[in-house]
Amino acid sequence: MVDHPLIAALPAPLRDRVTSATMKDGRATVVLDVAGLDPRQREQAEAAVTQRVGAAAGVNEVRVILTAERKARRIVAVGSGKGGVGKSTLTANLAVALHRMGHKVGLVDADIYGPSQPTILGNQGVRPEAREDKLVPVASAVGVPVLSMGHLVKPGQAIAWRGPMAGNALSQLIDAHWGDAELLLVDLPPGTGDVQLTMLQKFKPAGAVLVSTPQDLALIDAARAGQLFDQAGVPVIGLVENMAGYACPHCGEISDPFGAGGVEEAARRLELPFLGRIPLDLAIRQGSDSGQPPAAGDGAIAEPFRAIAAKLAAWLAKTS
Ligand SMILES: Nc1ncnc2c1ncn2[C@@H]1O[C@H](COP(=O)(O)OP(=O)(O)OP(=O)(O)O)[C@@H](O)[C@H]1O
Repeated sequence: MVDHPLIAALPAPLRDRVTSATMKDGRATVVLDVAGLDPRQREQAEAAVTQRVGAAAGVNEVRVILTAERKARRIVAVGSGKGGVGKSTLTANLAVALHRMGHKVGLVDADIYGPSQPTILGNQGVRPEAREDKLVPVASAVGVPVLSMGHLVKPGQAIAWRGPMAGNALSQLIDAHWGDAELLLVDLPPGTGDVQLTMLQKFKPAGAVLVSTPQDLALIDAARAGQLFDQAGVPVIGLVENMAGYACPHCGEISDPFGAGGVEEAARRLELPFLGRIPLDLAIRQGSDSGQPPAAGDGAIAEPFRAIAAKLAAWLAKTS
């Protein structure tokens, strides 16, 4: 951080962005890092520096130089072969876990036919603003900004998108004012249709995470979804098994309503990494229904999400 009397009058968030401040013959030169600010915020920041520094003793002229050294933003898609396997739950909790690990992450709910992220992240009913023809993501109490079709249509309103329209809707969610987010997690619609293809072709995610239950049918569908990513040249980062091992809330006995270990086995067969297993736990459903994703808490139920998030972060670091 730069410490110079010239910038003493700036508000702290702006002062933190100053990377150099010099003064010569009454002329102040201030270099400002505006990474992550949208055009309007940049203008405001520049105007504030010009005015406040210009008011300092002995300053006749102010030059403000704007720089932005932001790292390129990467996209990770979370997909599943079929619906209801917990893809949205996993995406939200991974985003929260990554945020808590210090990553700058945003969440796109591309499940435009059945958007559930506003419910999971507890910001349903909030309308995103638009600025310069682009949407501004909606903040959430768990620190992850999110954009979802659920924020744009009335709750319960049926959406009957046709292919191209769906693709456009998705583009608006991704091509938004994501500020300093370095990673976008995209909750894809289930299956292997047009929307998924548009997404993969147009936005070229760095990689994809596939989620499945241990059931045979879900596994076969997951394998099909894997082929979709393969065709599009998007590497599959790994497979996640959800709803494995049910701990009875009364006696604590673990049972496996959908079987267990099947996804790990399938990952081995498909020669894909296995990222981890999330148990079937009532607390996960209750948390998701009430806008409190379990990864935001410190209970044991946050742990499997954290462990998978750590593997995802390691993959991203390795491939950056
Ligand atoms: N591990 C889990 N334990 C208990 N409930 C879970 C678990 N994972 C998901 N659920 C619950 O299962 C339901 C379906 O999950 P979710 O909406 O995440 O699935 P999905 O694959 O995104 O479905 P869709 O694609 O149809 O939206 C939700 O009610 C969710 O709370």
